[in-house]
Amino acid sequence: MTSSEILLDGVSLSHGTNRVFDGLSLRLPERRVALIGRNGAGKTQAARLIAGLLAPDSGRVTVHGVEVARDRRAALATVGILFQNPDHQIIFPTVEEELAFGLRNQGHDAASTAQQVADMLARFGRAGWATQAVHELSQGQRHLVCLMAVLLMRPRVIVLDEPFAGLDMATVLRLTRYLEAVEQQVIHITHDLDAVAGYDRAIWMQGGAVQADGAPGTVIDGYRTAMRDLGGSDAFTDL
Ligand SMILES: Nc1ncnc2c1ncn2[C@@H]1O[C@H](COP(=O)(O)OP(=O)(O)OP(=O)(O)O)[C@@H](O)[C@H]1O
Repeated sequence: MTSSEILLDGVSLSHGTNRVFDGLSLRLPERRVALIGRNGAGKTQAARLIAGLLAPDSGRVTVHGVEVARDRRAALATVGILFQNPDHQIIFPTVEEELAFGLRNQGHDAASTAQQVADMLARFGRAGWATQAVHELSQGQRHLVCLMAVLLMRPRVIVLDEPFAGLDMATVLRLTRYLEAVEQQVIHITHDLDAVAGYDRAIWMQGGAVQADGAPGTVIDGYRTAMRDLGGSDAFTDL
């Protein structure tokens, strides 16, 4: 049976002299996992490891049985990632071309691809966007295009790095409902603590390590308290 877990096993990672992880281990079998923590805590680097976009210096990362940094073809079918910045993701001039690209790569024919793209646009009330030039959309709208592209690929795991940044409230609510309904495992990095309060598990990262891990209610409460204490202090040394 194929494993349906994400495993980080003794992962170390440095960028030059900057040690990001030093033997980080995590086992994530839950369907909805939130990664929270302060700026620079290591959330995005963890996301990139899980997506196989970065290889650890030592240790192993496997996602549903796939060693994602080594087996890139299997990794692409296994993990979809939504980047913090949509402009790191978008390649094509129009929305429909952007959304069609991954499906065509997966072997869907032109008619099936066009239908799936049209259905996805309609689901988010954006049917009119098909021939829209991507560069004429706002940043939040481009973010939504990227999310639709990831959802269309139907990977087994979806990694979301601040997916709601810059989106208006109605769109956020619609996305939240949609994400609640998807069957995939979701790893959600966010500073919007309310968005992940109902998740199965929350992990608070700090300095490349796990500061707290467990039920979101408890972990988020602890994080909020610590952040209020830090924010209320005038000492900038720990910011
Ligand atoms: N290309 C890079 N070169 C050197 N250091 C890097 C690089 N990318 C990230 N880092 C370092 O890795 C650490 C973790 O960064 P990461 O982007 O994962 O933080 P984060 O928790 O996602 O923060 P944020 O909430 O601000 O997005 C930081 O100390 C950062 O300086």
